[in-house]
Amino acid sequence: KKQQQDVFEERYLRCISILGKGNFGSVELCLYDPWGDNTGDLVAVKELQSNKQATVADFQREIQTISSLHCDYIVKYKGICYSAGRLSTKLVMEYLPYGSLIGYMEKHRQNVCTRRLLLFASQICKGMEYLQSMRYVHRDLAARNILVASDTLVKIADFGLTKIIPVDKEYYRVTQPGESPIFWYAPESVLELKFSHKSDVWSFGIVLHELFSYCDISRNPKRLCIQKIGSYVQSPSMAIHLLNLLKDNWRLPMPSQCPPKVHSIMMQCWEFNSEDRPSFSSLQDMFENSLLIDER
Ligand SMILES: C[C@H](Nc1nc(-c2c[nH]c3ncc(Cl)cc23)ncc1F)C(=O)NCC(F)(F)F
Repeated sequence: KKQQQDVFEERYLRCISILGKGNFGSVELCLYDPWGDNTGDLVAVKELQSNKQATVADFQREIQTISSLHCDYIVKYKGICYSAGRLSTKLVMEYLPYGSLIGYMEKHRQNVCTRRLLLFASQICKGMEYLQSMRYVHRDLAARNILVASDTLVKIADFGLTKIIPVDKEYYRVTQPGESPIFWYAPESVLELKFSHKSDVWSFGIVLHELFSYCDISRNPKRLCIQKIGSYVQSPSMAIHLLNLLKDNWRLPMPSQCPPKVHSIMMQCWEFNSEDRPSFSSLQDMFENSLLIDER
């Protein structure tokens, strides 16, 4: 049953700009202004891009997922809007004015210190710990899917690929790869399309690398992997090349000015065997242990 405050009336929803295009939906910045005097709230509204391969069912699942999450480190669900004309539902979320982590880092890179990077990392870790407690696997954890709420708060967003781990299993196996961001994927996800909390931990290690590279486009995971593999390689065999590199223990190079202890955390997240990777709760302890912050 939808609680009353969940439903937004389309006639009061005024589109201001397009924020971006996600896995299979676009997100618009809207003003929800029932009084018609511009005293309303800014909201982020996601709607299904009909031409994409994802189905209405996927979008319904995304709405179901995000509306069940209540955590300071996860973008807040506000409600839904039934757009009568287009027979499709829109997802209404809180609008975070600082935008995505990538854009924020491009703009504020100069005055983001190591302590703040570690604060952001521990917040993402707390959000992932909560997600795991709900038996959700995000499957698309990447800096592009982290939003900045303020100079001292980031939140996980985009639950379009999120799945629930069945009670009797430790992992979720997807049937078709889709447009998979393989450079953020754990080996078992690339090879067997298996996703678990431990494959999210691998992706968290990649996000750590992005954070400590200040989301520098010239050193982003995809570019560094393709540089290593060779840009002549086309996509299906790209996955095989990447897998062989990982088997030979190649990993993303340590970002410059990255504290050695942070690099060691990344390497733990990138253990080839999923059971050798730390859990989000033990990662949380590593970040809480403030010694890590000051030692360079
Ligand atoms: C497709 C949408 N893309 C973008 N969204 C925003 C944005 C700013 N402020 C926002 N506040 C709430 C939301 Cl849901 C998005 C934004 N900015 C740039 C984008 F390209 C998106 O959802 N991206 C995933 C994630 F949200 F994690 F960044």
